Amino acid sequence: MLQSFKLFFNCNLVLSRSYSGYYVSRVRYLKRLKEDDEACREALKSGNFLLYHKLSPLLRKTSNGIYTLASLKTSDLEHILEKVGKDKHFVNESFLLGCTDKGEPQFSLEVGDLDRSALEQECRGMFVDLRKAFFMLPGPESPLAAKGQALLRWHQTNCFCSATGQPTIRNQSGSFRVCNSSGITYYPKMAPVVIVLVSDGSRCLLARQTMFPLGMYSALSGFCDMGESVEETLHREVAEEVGLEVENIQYSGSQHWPFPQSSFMLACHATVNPDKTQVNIDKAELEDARWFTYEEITEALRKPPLDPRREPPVFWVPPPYAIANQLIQEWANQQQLSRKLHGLE
Ligand SMILES: NC(=O)c1ccc[n+]([C@@H]2O[C@H](COP(=O)([O-])OP(=O)(O)OC[C@H]3O[C@@H](n4cnc5c(N)ncnc54)[C@H](O)[C@@H]3O)[C@@H](O)[C@H]2O)c1
Ligand SMILES: [Mg+2]
Repeated sequence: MLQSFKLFFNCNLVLSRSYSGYYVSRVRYLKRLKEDDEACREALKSGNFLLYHKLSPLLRKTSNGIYTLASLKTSDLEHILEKVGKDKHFVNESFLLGCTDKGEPQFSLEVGDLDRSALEQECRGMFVDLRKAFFMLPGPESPLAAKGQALLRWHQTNCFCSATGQPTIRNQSGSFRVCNSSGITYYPKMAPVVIVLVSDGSRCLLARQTMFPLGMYSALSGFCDMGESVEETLHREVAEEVGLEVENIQYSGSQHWPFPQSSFMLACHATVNPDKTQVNIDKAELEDARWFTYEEITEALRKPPLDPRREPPVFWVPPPYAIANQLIQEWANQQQLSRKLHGLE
């Protein structure tokens, strides 16, 4: 028994060491591609490309009916570009995203100036709005689709220097743009947002904005003001939006969020005094905010992500790719545990 445990332990150690070695070499390779234009140009020759048409990613339906992000090899992409009347050197306009599990470089390319249906036909895929694509793609592909779009959007909206009005020039990987006139270097930006699931011990507080899909409630959120800490933003946003004072802040995780223009979501849990739970909603920000019981939450978590073609149910929570879902899931797990401890389940 002890021996088999040792064997298992040693195997895992070897595996984790080789994995970490692979991870280090992968990130160092990417760092070189980011900084070295010549190395990045070379990598473009054996790249994998995600295509976007006016920021909508190209998806493909597999033989078993699952949608996936379409990834094209350099030679296939060059061939397709030539077929739709574009010079094959257009691949050099791509931006570096990362690399695949096999260590192959990945790029995103905006092809919005080219004929959409001709491209869809040549690529055997379709360009889908990212908000819809999120519902269609398997879990790990959603963040990649989001990153590709975010990088393209940032470059499209940062073509000029805000100090001189002169054009900014990208490096080959797209990790920055520089204004040769002012010397200012611009790096892709995310706006920090705090998202918090507030609990009174037995219920959690969810809210909805008028712009949310019908029936969807989410955790409270808000952009950080200049100079604020995560804790300060969290206290302020909860006070502004629902008039409550929170305590016991616990960090849960983070996520890049491409809407509206690249946010960096910092997710936390917090509690309120169970005797002070009366919400006072800022109607300019929120349409509604309500306390939900454990039973209501577990039922909402069991529902499949909303199918846009179906009637929305009365109450549902954001789907698993949104960090709000993670917070709600964690809260439900913690409630379940404490119910078990108190013999309620
Ligand atoms: N991934 C998730 O699970 C999840 C869940 C909830 C919200 N979000 C995202 O968080 C973002 C912020 O949440 P919110 O709407 O509650 O924020 P919020 O409560 O701060 O209100 C938004 C308003 O803040 C102002 N604002 C201040 N700084 C801004 C900036 N840098 N960019 C844009 N507007 C700014 C604008 O007037 C805007 O209308 C939303 O865009 C939403 O997409 C993500
Ligand atoms: Mg808000």
